[in-house]
Amino acid sequence: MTQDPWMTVDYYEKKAEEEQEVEEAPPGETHGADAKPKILLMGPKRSGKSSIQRVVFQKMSAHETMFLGNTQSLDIKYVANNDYVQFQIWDFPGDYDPANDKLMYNGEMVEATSIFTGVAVLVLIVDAQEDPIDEQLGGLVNVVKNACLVNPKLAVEIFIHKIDGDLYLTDEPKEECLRNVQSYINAALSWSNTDIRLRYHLTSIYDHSIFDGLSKVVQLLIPQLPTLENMLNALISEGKEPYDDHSASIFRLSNGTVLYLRQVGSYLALVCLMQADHFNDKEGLIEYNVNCFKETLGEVFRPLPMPRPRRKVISDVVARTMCFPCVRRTSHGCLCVWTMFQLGVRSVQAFCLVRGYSGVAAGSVSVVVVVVTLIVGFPF
Ligand SMILES: Nc1nc2c(ncn2[C@@H]2O[C@H](COP(=O)(O)OP(=O)(O)OP(=O)(O)O)[C@@H](O)[C@H]2O)c(=O)[nH]1
Repeated sequence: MTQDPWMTVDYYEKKAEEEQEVEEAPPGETHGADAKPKILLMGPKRSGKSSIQRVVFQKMSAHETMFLGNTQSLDIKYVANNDYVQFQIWDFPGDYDPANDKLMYNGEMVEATSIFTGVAVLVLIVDAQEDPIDEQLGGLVNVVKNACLVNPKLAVEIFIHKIDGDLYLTDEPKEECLRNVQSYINAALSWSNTDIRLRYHLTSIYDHSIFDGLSKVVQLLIPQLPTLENMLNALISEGKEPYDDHSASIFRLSNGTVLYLRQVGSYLALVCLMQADHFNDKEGLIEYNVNCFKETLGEVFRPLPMPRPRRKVISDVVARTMCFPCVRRTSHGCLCVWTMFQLGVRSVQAFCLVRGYSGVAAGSVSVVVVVVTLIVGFPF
């Protein structure tokens, strides 16, 4: 029996709905004074706008996006994962042109001017796998011009998207693509006196780059961000180390147990699960036991001194060392150079100037050097 391909599409779309963490935006709350800040996703058809939204905010796997259909009308979703950062994502139909196209949402007409007002970031998606890439950019530049007429303070982020696959295996083609897009858009916008905030990101849903890019976009919607950064910097600069030997975390779980985490090394934590009765009022005892554990742990991992039998050292050195004496006659006498190779590792040279050349002198110094090497061991 052959499988109906539309069944597959339905299956994935239904699954995506089930996994949805974001909410459908309620009608009437999408714009206006109290509306949440907006992320506007615009770009050519099939450039990946809906995929980005689904992968980042709805936990859809990148491969499942292959079954997404075309976006026919405006799709608005609310993202409210916590009390502090809440925003809406507007996913536009492909090739939407605010100057000429009509846009509907929930049966109501959306005025083109209302799209760009308020706190908003315009994210333009460029399909990096579409050749030639320039053909998409004319339309995007027009969108930027229209948007900036309505809201000259609008932040514009360009996602050079689908920067993956055989075309972009190395950094060189990625950088070349970025340069082409940048030079085209900068040249096309050079007429404008407005202070457009343009940033470029290379993104793909098949790696972390799309999360990096959208995270930078979301940060633009948080006016408190500089204050938060200052607070965090102040917290860290209070002490040299954010954690010390006494750092611990205690979680009282609802099943009557306590989860106790304690630092025992730079990258190592001791995690204990204990009955709350055993934990209460016994912090001194627990502290003592943890310290004993830490000390013993140190003992267990302390490197043991290596026993080195002298005979073994000597035979090793002999096996690995080759000594090449080389004699040069100079005006002051005779320069003897002993080059000792520790095979495959390093070489060391010993120099000795012997007054008045004498084969016996050179030979005896040579013997001394070899004997010293054997007794003391090779110096490296
Ligand atoms: N290789 C690759 N393909 C992607 C990437 N992102 C999206 N795609 C694919 O691009 C195709 C179109 O994705 P959509 O998200 O439907 O594109 P769209 O821009 O919303 O399309 P319209 O609704 O027609 O405007 C799908 O087959 C996705 O799997 C990406 O980063 N890399």
